[in-house]
Amino acid sequence: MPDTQYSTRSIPRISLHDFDSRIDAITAELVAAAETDGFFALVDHGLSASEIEAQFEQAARFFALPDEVKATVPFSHRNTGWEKGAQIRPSTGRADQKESYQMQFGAMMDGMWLPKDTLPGFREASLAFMHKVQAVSEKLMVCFARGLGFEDDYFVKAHDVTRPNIQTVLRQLHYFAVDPSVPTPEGYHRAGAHADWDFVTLLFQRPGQSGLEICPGREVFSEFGLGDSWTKVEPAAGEIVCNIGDLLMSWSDDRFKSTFHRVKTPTDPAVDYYGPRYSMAYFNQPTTDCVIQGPLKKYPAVTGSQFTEAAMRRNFAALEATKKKAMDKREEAKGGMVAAAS
Ligand SMILES: O=C(O)CCC(=O)C(=O)O
Ligand SMILES: [Fe+2]
Repeated sequence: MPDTQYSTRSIPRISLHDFDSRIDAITAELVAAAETDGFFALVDHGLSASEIEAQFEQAARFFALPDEVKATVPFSHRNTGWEKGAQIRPSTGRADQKESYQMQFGAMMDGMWLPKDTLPGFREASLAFMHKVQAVSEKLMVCFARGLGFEDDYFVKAHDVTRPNIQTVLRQLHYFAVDPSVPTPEGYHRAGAHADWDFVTLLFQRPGQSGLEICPGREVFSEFGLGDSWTKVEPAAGEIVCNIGDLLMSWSDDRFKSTFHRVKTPTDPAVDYYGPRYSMAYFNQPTTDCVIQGPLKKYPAVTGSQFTEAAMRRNFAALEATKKKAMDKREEAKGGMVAAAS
């Protein structure tokens, strides 16, 4: 495995203060960031650091429950629920070292909330937080619509969280603490390199719990950004790190860049963070029936559910290919050993 290359380029910090009167200037900044880095950090977005921390505390309450209880709301194809060590990234072919719980606003959450007395107040607090993050997301949607020449409310309507078929997700993440005295096994990842397949992701991190690395823009020379130049993104209190997802890349005829990122395995006690990491990713996903097509019609029109299904299929095919490659390698190594012994 080649050593990771790092670059220290920073991602743009964009302030949303006085949004209504500054909307043109903010749009210009967001569009420039989306066209180049695909990543940016939002400040003055209206969510306070204590509101964000309060939701991290809700997440910690959830993850502190026994696995048997969390397993009563298991992750499913509806893209909601809890999983532990079960998300395999095509880039690594191995499961991320984490647990996660995904919540949605609509019908996909039927049966996926824990009973009230198991976790009092959790559902109400989480939904209230999700609505606040939605309000920030909608500001981005208005700017991106303007940038692409659509009506202001074009993307907002396609991501209407009051409709039962909305697919938007808040994923709560808990990466397990790592023992620095035990050498890291090869292929271990907190979250393997990937691009998100949503519209735009809003990521919340806790100060001190570092590990996020991004591969800005589409300067990648390998399929999963592996071997390319990575940039560390240190968590800062109150900041929301955003990245363009595959959906917006396609909806903008590839003008805006969906970018690779990962959560690094701690490998060096002198610089890396080994403690537990909590993060929250808000994935803006469209309603199942909205129609997706860029202004230049570079790609055929698809519905929100077709886009989701295709993304899942693509991921699955990439995963199968990775697994096959690993198996062929093992077979080759076996053959080599036999040849050496004979
Ligand atoms: O935990 C993080 O910082 C990143 C999570 C992420 O990229 C994802 O869940 O898609
Ligand atoms: Fe991601």
